Amino acid sequence: TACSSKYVLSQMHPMWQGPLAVPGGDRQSPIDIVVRKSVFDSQLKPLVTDYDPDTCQQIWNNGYSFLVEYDDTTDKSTLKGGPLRDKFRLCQFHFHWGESNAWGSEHTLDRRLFPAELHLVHWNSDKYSLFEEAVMEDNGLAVIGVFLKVGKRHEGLQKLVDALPAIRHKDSVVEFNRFNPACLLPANTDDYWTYHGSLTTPPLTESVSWIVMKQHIEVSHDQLAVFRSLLFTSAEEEVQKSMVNNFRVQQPLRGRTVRSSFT
Ligand SMILES: CC[C@H](C)CCC(=O)Nc1ccc(S(N)(=O)=O)cc1
Ligand SMILES: [Zn+2]
Repeated sequence: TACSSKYVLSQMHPMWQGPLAVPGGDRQSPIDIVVRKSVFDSQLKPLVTDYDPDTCQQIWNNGYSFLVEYDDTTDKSTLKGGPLRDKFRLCQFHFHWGESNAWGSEHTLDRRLFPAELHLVHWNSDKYSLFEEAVMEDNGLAVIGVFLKVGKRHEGLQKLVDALPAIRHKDSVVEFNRFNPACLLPANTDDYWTYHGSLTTPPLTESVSWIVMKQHIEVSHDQLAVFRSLLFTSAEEEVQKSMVNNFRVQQPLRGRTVRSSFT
């Protein structure tokens, strides 16, 4: 699919911090969301997601995270509403996590770190015809961020967890069908923060309307442990490196306002 292109990696940064500063980058992500400084905006609407599980295609290890990819050649799995004026097409979702439950998320809430964070990546199909086009445009993308906490087992996630051993190494792919990512959203999707930011890995393009959910989801310790059993390295490489700590550090706010959909 259009969004299946690999992350553009600069060889200089094996670590997943990516370049600390992007030349002229004044809307980089992730950020720390200072809750009391967010501004309530009554114009913000509830999110409207309409995901078709039949558009789920494959799950693969891209050497940074694992991606579940959707067929984004038609408007079958879409996101609209929230802060968005246009309709956005789901192209993939992935996660970021730590080597321990003490950290792993990319965004933070008043400096609070979560063990992991889910990103559902969408592109503006009203304005563009390809993900690759949208990724270079102001507000070409919309990414929903959901914090994960360790607690009870997430039944919907288990199907995904069971597929991970088959994609342990970088560049491994397996067919993955009939997964509805709506099951990974929290019960309440009306309460969120939103701000203009960027991709959190290279090419770090400043084309993202971020929508960060206030309510987290819970996954079990064992489910998160399977994420950590993935490898950054391909089967050929001698030294195997565990896929952990694949998050970028928080970036300067640079005067941006974070709006909230709730008081
Ligand atoms: C021209 C295509 C270009 C290589 C981009 C490929 C891609 O999809 N990158 C991507 C997507 C989402 C995030 S995040 N972590 O949600 O901000 C980070 C990077
Ligand atoms: Zn991400």
